[in-house]
Amino acid sequence: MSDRSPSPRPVTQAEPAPHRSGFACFVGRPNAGKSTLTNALVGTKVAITSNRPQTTRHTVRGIVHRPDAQLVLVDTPGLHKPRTLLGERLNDVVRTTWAEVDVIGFCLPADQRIGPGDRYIAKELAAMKRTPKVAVVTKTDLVDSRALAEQLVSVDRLGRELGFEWAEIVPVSATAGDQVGLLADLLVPLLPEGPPLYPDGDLTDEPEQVMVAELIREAALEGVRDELPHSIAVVVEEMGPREGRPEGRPLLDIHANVFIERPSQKGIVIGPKGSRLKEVGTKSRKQIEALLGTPVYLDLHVKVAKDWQRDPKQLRRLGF
Ligand SMILES: Nc1nc2c(ncn2[C@@H]2O[C@H](COP(=O)(O)OP(=O)(O)OP(=O)(O)O)[C@@H](O)[C@H]2O)c(=O)[nH]1
Repeated sequence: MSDRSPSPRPVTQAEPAPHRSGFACFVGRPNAGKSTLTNALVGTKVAITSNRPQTTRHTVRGIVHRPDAQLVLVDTPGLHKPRTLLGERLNDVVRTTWAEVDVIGFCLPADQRIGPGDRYIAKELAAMKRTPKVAVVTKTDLVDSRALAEQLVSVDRLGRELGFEWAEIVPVSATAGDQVGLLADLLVPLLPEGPPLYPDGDLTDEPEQVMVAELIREAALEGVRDELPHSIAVVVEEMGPREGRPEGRPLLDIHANVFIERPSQKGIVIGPKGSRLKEVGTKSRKQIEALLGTPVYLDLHVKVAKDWQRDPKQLRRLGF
């Protein structure tokens, strides 16, 4: 696989393959199977599966540890036609991530024709001249071998049309576990030589705080998505075990702020006499408890961060 240049010194005994480590990201249109594939590669569920943009704004999704390599899977938000500063910022994040990873896996479902959404992403990928691109044809369990063969040919053609060649084209089924190991075997040689980047056993470095914030945001958006599509950001200000609890009965204190853009949105989030906010608290607390496996005391505050989507300083403060 690898095209290492010949060693200048005589090799007297078989040297072990060098350890490799590096970053990969999976891209593709919504529902292409990126999260499921990440989970299958990492072997444990680490990603919160959801279509909402904020859930995919954060970086490390999972780490594949092998004796010969460490593959760090990072995440990017989807590419969108930008309408706000936040949208532009997200697209910049995508391009920067693509430029920084060692290999990009482009996921295309086997059961769907290549469409304009795929072409849009592929065109952007074509501009990343130096990064190797692996086409991953996902969900192969949904099609017969003839349809799969046709899809592989179309994917190959797509690359040629855009003036590049895929480093590999790999069919996989993440749910059936088909060829997932092979995909890892093909990605590893595309990584640079180097020691592990993360300690053994780390599955994700996505801070628990970020996951907690995401759960709260999901709950806060429920039912009011149309009124507040992208206007909510959640920041966990403090999180830690309550002191002085009796042995065996821990309690985790979490203080979080729900940021909205305009004072008029406050009522929507809080609800009559605080009823909605209370529901949001109860609902997300249950999910956080399930995620972290410990009882939680959740303290939520709603704050206005005026026009945070358009203000670079606020965006930075809110973690974008
Ligand atoms: N049959 C089958 N279904 C799959 C496979 N991989 C993913 N799916 C399903 O396809 C749907 C989308 O999968 P995700 O992994 O959430 O896709 P995604 O690309 O991360 O989606 P976004 O988060 O919207 O970008 C889910 O219902 C999965 O269960 C597969 O190998 N076979």
